[in-house]
Amino acid sequence: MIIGLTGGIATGKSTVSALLAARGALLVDADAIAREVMLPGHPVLNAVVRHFGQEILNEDGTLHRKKLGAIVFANPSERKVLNEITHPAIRQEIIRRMNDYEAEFPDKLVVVDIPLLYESGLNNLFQKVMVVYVPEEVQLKRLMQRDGLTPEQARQRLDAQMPIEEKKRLADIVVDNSRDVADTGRQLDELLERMVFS
Ligand SMILES: CC(C)(COP(=O)(O)OP(=O)(O)OC[C@H]1O[C@@H](n2cnc3c(N)ncnc32)[C@H](O)[C@@H]1O)[C@@H](O)C(=O)NCCC(=O)NCCS
Ligand SMILES: Nc1ncnc2c1ncn2[C@@H]1O[C@H](COP(=O)(O)OP(=O)(O)OP(=O)(O)O)[C@@H](O)[C@H]1O
Repeated sequence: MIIGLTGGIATGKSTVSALLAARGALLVDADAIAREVMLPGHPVLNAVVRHFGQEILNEDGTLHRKKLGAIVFANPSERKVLNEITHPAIRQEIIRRMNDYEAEFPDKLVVVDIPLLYESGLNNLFQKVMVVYVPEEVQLKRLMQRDGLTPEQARQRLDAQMPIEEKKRLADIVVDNSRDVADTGRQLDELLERMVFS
């Protein structure tokens, strides 16, 4: 059993992933893979530096994430270039890890957390996709709070993704994370009981 997990930025994918892991699921985390390919020495980071220049690096050669974020979230064509450089390697590693888990643990639920699952057309990899939903005003509030962003910066990041209402419409399973975490946990318990993932 493999499901895709997505949502908008800061709607609670990591929170739901942790709740599912606590209930026995195995996780593949696309954001973690995206960070791995940006480590010093990785060919993907080298290609990113060739395009964006040395100024997106810290002195120790690590990626200055804030600087690159400021460029790509303000500029759709630069974001497209970054996606074209990074996404093939991220996609390949996601598929490798989910296939490995499935082969090694055929009875376990494997949850693959991909923020840009629909935007990148990766929904075809999964029989079922779960969307973690909160209304947009809650999403903006949590995003500004967590990352210390201004309303304008938070709005830019939201505008770089498919609207959460559209993802909700496309979803096979919707988890509403707008109340407290305990409430979200109860929704997951109910879904697991009804075996909706299989
Ligand atoms: C631009 C970068 C350096 C900014 O780093 P930062 O630490 O500020 O953010 P972080 O990586 O934690 O991402 C936070 C969230 O932003 C959103 N996001 C990130 N990259 C993108 C993108 N290219 N397009 C739209 N949304 C994005 C996702 O919802 C993600 O969960 C980083 O996000 C990056 O390397 N992005 C390219 C790879 C990518 O697309 N990752 C997301 C999907 S796997
Ligand atoms: N049910 C909830 N009630 C209140 N706050 C919450 C709830 N769920 C998550 N949060 C908070 O909202 C913020 C976003 O949650 P989380 O980091 O899980 O989102 P995400 O979708 O994984 O984000 P990203 O797209 O950036 O990876 C965090 O600060 C988290 O602590």
